[in-house]
Amino acid sequence: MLTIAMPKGRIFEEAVELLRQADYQLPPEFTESRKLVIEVAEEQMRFILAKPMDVVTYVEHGVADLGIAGKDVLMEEERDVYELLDLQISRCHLAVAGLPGAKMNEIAPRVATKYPNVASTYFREQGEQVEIIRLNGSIELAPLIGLADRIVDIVSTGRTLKENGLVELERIAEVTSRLIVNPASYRLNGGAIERLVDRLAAVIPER
Ligand SMILES: Nc1ncnc2c1ncn2[C@@H]1O[C@H](COP(=O)(O)OP(=O)(O)OP(=O)(O)O)[C@@H](O)[C@H]1O
Ligand SMILES: O=P(O)(O)OC[C@H]1O[C@H](OP(=O)(O)OP(=O)(O)O)[C@H](O)[C@@H]1O
Repeated sequence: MLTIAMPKGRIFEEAVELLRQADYQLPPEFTESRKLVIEVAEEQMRFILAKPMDVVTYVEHGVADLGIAGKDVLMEEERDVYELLDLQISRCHLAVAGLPGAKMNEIAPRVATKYPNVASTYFREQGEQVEIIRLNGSIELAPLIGLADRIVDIVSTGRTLKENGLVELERIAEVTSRLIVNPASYRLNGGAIERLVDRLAAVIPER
């Protein structure tokens, strides 16, 4: 039996749809219940429903063989997991944004983000020294109320930036969700995992 860590939240429905397209018979309780562990005996699969940022932790520790995680999370967490497949779902990108025309504070530039590692690597590579302020959400608030000069955050439609009077300044990375695996599980269950990869690969939308 394979254990798969699924991210609750916006990736979940698209991931379930992809599994169903690949002809996995997932019961209605999958999308309707509050259960966090769902076993699908007919498919020899067990799903655990986790916070998106925690999926990599379950997979790295081997309590889940596989998981689905956004590239943003994989870049931020840099855990010991393999990326098997780009599922091409939950497409968005990571970007630097700020108020139009607002310059970085020259003495103490500050960047607010939910992705401190991604942000500090990015600004270091640009040769800019900045203070990173970690927030857990509503990142767009930070420049509006003077907490930070810039933000590093996910942009999808661009609506959140627009409605808050912010502009995208630099694009950092493209983001889609990926199928990840625990390296030891992969060695142990290679056959079953490859079959799952093949079935998913066959239904992944073309870019
Ligand atoms: N606006 C968006 N459009 C498309 N995909 C997004 C968007 N925002 C985030 N994502 C992708 O979906 C993943 C999960 O996002 P989601 O908003 O469900 O959870 P979260 O708010 O990051 O987590 P938490 O529940 O811990 O606050 C992200 O890691 C990213 O890959
Ligand atoms: O470009 P858009 O389509 O507007 O999407 C981008 C927004 O979506 C995410 O926020 P989320 O809805 O997860 O809320 P959060 O602020 O709690 O992270 C992200 O952090 C942006 O704020």
